[in-house]
Amino acid sequence: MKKFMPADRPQTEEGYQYHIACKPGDVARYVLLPGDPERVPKISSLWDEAREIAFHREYRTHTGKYKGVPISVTSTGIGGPSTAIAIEELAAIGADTFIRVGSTGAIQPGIEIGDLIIAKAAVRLEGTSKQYVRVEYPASADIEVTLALIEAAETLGVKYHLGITASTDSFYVGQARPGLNGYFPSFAKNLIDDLRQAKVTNFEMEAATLYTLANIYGLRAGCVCAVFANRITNEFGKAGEKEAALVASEAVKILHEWDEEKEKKGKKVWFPSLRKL
Ligand SMILES: O=P(O)(O)O[C@H]1O[C@H](CO)[C@@H](O)[C@H]1O
Ligand SMILES: O=c1cc[nH]c(=O)[nH]1
Repeated sequence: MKKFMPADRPQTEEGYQYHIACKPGDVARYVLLPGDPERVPKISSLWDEAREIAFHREYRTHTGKYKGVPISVTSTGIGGPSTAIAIEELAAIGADTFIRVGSTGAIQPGIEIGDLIIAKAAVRLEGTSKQYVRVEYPASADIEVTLALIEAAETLGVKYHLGITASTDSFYVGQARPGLNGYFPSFAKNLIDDLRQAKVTNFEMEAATLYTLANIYGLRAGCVCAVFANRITNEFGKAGEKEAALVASEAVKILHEWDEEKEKKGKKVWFPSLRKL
């Protein structure tokens, strides 16, 4: 049995992290983050090569190459608490760029089942980020990662919307779905309408934690989700998962190119005219 020490950062002598069961060298700097462990092999099957590194609790990790670029995918499980653990432990072993590849429920008109939503920011309706930093702190996506996701979706010809996600701790009442036996408090009744007026596009459960922690730690994060639920028409369908995985993988290839350009030109941030400098 592996021995984990110390109590405030449990890991083995080789650096195996307590929850994700990975050690330094096991993951690439670019890591895709689906919630569902079953999405991990679906994503890595789109790459040139991949191997399973670990599968412990909700955390399943594959590492490989996409178009020659080293890439990993780790499932986060559902919600902020398990997502924060994934980020803490993946960053501790060398990852610095994260793309959530999720599913979501759309609340604006004109967004269809199977469309993608790229989130430029997240409303912090969850609780985990509040255990890290005050509520006024922004859950904003990294601009390079967001731009790379847009570039990837455009290049691949995939339908997407750029929006603001609301990340909740509850799939049912917290996303304005009546609970058991019709439980539906007044604050839930107005939730979708209030968020819609504020141009929020969708609900999911992890982006706010990811973005908040990434900003605090100086990591890069973005998010692309496939629309499974239309909360206006009340339709539900598991479509767009493959497109989201392809867009996220292609975004990693783009980010890798931009990171090389930055390094060559001695710049900290990528910007469109950098190529001409
Ligand atoms: O499909 P994933 O990535 O798990 O994302 C969404 O699906 C789950 C709820 O069904 C939540 O995790 C939500 O954020
Ligand atoms: O409606 C939805 C669909 C997927 N994931 C969510 O969190 N909400």
